[in-house]
Amino acid sequence: MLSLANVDSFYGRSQALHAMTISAPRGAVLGILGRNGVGKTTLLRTILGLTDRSEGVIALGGTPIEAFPTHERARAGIAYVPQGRMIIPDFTIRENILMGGFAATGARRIPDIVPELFPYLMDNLDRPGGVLSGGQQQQLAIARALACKPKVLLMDEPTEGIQPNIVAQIEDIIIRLNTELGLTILLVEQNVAFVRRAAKAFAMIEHGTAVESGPIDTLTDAMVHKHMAI
Ligand SMILES: Nc1ncnc2c1ncn2[C@@H]1O[C@H](COP(=O)(O)OP(=O)(O)OP(=O)(O)O)[C@@H](O)[C@H]1O
Repeated sequence: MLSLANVDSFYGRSQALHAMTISAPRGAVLGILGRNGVGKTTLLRTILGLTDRSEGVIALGGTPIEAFPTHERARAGIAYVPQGRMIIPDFTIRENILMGGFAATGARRIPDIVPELFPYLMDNLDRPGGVLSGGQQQQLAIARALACKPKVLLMDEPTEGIQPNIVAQIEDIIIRLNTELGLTILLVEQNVAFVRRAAKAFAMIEHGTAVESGPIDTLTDAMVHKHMAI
């Protein structure tokens, strides 16, 4: 469904991805693992065309998209839930959500799934995004991504910095997005236990390349220790 073949990616002259080759099957969660600074965020940004330059093939449903500008990649069905959530604090919850759809498709409607998944957001549409807790802002970032009507969600550390008692709710929503809405999800996560629960496949990243990958049941503790221990 979404695949990268031999993708190099650059910030200026600095190369951050080296021959990155990964594949997320349609309707599956692909867990992206690795230490800080190995290129996981850069991988997601490269899929969206947000680094300075990339080479290699990026394909969505068999169609090469690497020549598309970012807004066309969004229109083709790729949405982003960035690290740190990037909510606009002075915009209302409604405006933050609609911004996602407007950017991708011009839609000015809150998607039907949002009230079901995020009743709190629907009850507080006119409040500013900035008053929300970390967990609620993560919900808002997901709702904003859903407004793009995506086929694929790129999620960068969605449980990072969220109160431990709320993490399970966010995890549950991510699993529902996959199992109930059938979304393909690239999930960058440090929480290996959650990745084991949610993902069908994994890719372990070191130095901007995938050094291990396969079905999730082939992810061993030894791999986790080797590539993720500090
Ligand atoms: N805007 C940028 N300009 C130049 N170099 C960058 C930029 N963003 C990231 N890098 C470099 O690219 C490499 C990969 O960083 P990246 O943020 O993708 O890693 P990461 O695995 O997502 O780490 P983290 O878990 O800390 O977010 C690092 O060496 C980083 O310094």
